[in-house]
Amino acid sequence: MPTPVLELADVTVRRGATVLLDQVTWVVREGERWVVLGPNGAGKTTLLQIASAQLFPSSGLVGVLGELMGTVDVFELRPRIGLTSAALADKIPRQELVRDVVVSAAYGVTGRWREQYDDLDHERADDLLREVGVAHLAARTFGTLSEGERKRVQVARALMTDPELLLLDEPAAGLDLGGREDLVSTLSTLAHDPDAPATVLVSHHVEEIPPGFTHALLLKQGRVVAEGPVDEVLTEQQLSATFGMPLTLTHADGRWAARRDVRHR
Ligand SMILES: Nc1ncnc2c1ncn2[C@@H]1O[C@H](COP(=O)(O)OP(=O)(O)OP(=O)(O)O)[C@@H](O)[C@H]1O
Repeated sequence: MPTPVLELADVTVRRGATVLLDQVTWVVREGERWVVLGPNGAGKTTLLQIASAQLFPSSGLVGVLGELMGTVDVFELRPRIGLTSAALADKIPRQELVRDVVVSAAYGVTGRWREQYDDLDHERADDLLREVGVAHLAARTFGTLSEGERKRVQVARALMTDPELLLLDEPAAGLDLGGREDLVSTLSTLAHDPDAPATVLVSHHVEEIPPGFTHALLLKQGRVVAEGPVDEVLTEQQLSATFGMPLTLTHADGRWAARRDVRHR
């Protein structure tokens, strides 16, 4: 069986009387591509904060890339993890050149300052921008890009350090239909690349699951409703339980779609 890159055992996160994550047990292994689905407030971002070594649980054990959280220097661990999130995107200066947005990830900074980058870093940044389909934007400033273009630049940035674990928090949020489809196709290409890192994608929508994703975790009110191979987890019954309404679910040409089941209205 492939090596685990992320292991959560009975992980609970509390803030005062509120339970954000409730005894979550989950293992992600090398080569796997996971989607984490759940309604607003389910705890998805909290789960990614744990997975990216940004947050310690109130109780339970977390293993990231073979290291037990609490016994390891998180500043050594974080560069081995690629992360995209709205919070990180907000930190990218709008006047920054796209190529520099990507290359500066190698140094763990946002905003090019006084770092010296070598030619190899620039070549790698250009390769990654090509991989996500925005090579032609390398010399533009980040602030001039469309939301969809920005999302793809963020994926390239997250891949710059050659991470062993890639975490994408709602990368399709705010995209129009074309932007979403472009991103889904980029992520699908990545999912099929055997050299790509183990990936976890957080989303609200089954329509955003890229073909090639292998596993799913359904989260509701901080609890795991179901987790495992995507075909076993994504059933009408389990999705309806997760989102708290009767849903019909279709799967065609590798893509999923869900809508309210009108027969139950
Ligand atoms: N410091 C805090 N104190 C109390 N409750 C909190 C705190 N931080 C987060 N929460 C709550 O924890 C729950 C889970 O938040 P989280 O951001 O992980 O959910 P999410 O699934 O990512 O939601 P969304 O889909 O809306 O982004 C939410 O109900 C949120 O209001």
